[in-house]
Amino acid sequence: MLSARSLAVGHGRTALLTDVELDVAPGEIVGLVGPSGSGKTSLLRVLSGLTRPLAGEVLIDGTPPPKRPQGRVAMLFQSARRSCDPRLTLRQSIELCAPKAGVDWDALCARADLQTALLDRHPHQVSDGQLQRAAIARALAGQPGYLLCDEMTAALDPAATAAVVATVRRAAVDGAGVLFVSHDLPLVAAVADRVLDVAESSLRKAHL
Ligand SMILES: Nc1ncnc2c1ncn2[C@@H]1O[C@H](COP(=O)(O)OP(=O)(O)OP(=O)(O)O)[C@@H](O)[C@H]1O
Repeated sequence: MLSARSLAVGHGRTALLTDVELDVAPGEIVGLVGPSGSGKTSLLRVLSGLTRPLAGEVLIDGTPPPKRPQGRVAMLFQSARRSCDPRLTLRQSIELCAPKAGVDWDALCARADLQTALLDRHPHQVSDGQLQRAAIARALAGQPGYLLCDEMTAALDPAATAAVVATVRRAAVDGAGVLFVSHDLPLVAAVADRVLDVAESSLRKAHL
């Protein structure tokens, strides 16, 4: 279980969210909605260990994660292009996050719905949807327990969105807990098992 307890999230002295209580269970997809600038990305960054909370704690199965919990909590961003090194092929990017034992490329690409023929291309040689699926493959290669998805379909057309959502659903069926942030409320309602709203300082159940 990925949990936030009495979490305060913000920048400098400015708190965006306070008293956040949150639980994401393995295999569960939790939607997270709220106005632009309310702190959703900032919360995800704290949950992933990229930034520190102003107060409170993040727990995995009841204990604080190690200092670099990225292996257990992977973050997926709106722009896969900005999160991929343009100098590396997709295969090289994925290998950086893979366990030393190596990668079962066929199995990984099947899970991420990524054509193996694309692995030796560079980011500029694939579409946004293909690159987002490569980013998912890179995240899954690290065998994370939790996926934090930040507007990951915002730049995609409906077909690419459906493909990406299917991979996220498969990851949840395989046991990953997912926190899915989007401004697309119908999409969140369709994808998530339950939806939380950051419109108030503490997260509360959203009625979509
Ligand atoms: N590193 C930073 N330093 C200072 N302020 C920041 C930093 N990152 C974000 N902010 C500010 O924190 C607020 C919340 O930003 P955040 O990206 O978390 O919101 P959001 O809910 O994800 O918004 P959106 O839905 O538009 O993506 C914004 O006012 C933003 O300008």
